[in-house]
Amino acid sequence: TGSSRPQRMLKAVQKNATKGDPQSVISAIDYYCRHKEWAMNVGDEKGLILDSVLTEVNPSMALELGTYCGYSSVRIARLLSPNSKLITVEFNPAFAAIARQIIAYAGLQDKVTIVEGPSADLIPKMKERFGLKSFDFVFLDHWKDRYVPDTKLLEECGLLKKGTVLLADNVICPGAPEYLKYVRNNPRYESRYYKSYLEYTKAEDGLEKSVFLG
Ligand SMILES: CCc1ncnc2c1ncn2[C@@H]1O[C@H](/C=C/CNC(=O)c2cc(-c3ccc(F)cc3)cc(O)c2O)[C@@H](O)[C@H]1O
Ligand SMILES: [Mg+2]
Repeated sequence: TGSSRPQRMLKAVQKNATKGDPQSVISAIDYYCRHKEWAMNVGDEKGLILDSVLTEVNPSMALELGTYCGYSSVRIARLLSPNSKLITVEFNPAFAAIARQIIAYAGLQDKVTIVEGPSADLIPKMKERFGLKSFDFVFLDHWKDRYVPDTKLLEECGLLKKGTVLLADNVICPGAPEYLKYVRNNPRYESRYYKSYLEYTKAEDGLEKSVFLG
């Protein structure tokens, strides 16, 4: 059988990027997905917003829901301070395997832990498994109808603290209307929309940044 899109993305990284250079991995994926084969990475335009929010928050413990091929894991981990960590959740083993190789190619394997399984099963186990109190930053980029239940679960598990920043991809395209309603009408969140473009296209999309107020 032929290769998969994630496998072709990994090949493009191995061919065009420099081992241990995260920026070259990001550029190789963006080039491939813009000129050869579209894929659902957060991409270069929304990626710049992700970068700026990360630089502002400078998280010690970051969580990503929906690793896919690891593009945003590399974007996030490359900006983390020493001793800071990213935990990224992915339930498709084939995607997780590709992501592990792309993250390792970027030289970021010591900062990123990929946990395989459904987010709803893994979130309640985070504290005991990783000995952490709470997350400073959460990037939501998995199935869009899971944004609200998983945000509620993070609250219930005491994994959010005053000031934790949630950043959600695709709130316009494909859209996460229930999530926007949840965080925008909720006194426990201070929300703001960052207008941008759907990765590698001219369509509108954007990121919603929501600060948990405790
Ligand atoms: C069960 C909870 C749960 N637990 C653990 N892992 C989970 C999970 N639910 C999902 N995953 C994994 O996350 C990734 C899915 C991500 C889903 N993302 C989009 O659908 C999307 C679509 C477009 C777009 C497509 C077509 C268009 F025309 C326009 C836009 C653009 C985007 O940026 C997008 O993120 C995969 O790796 C899943 O295995
Ligand atoms: Mg996305």
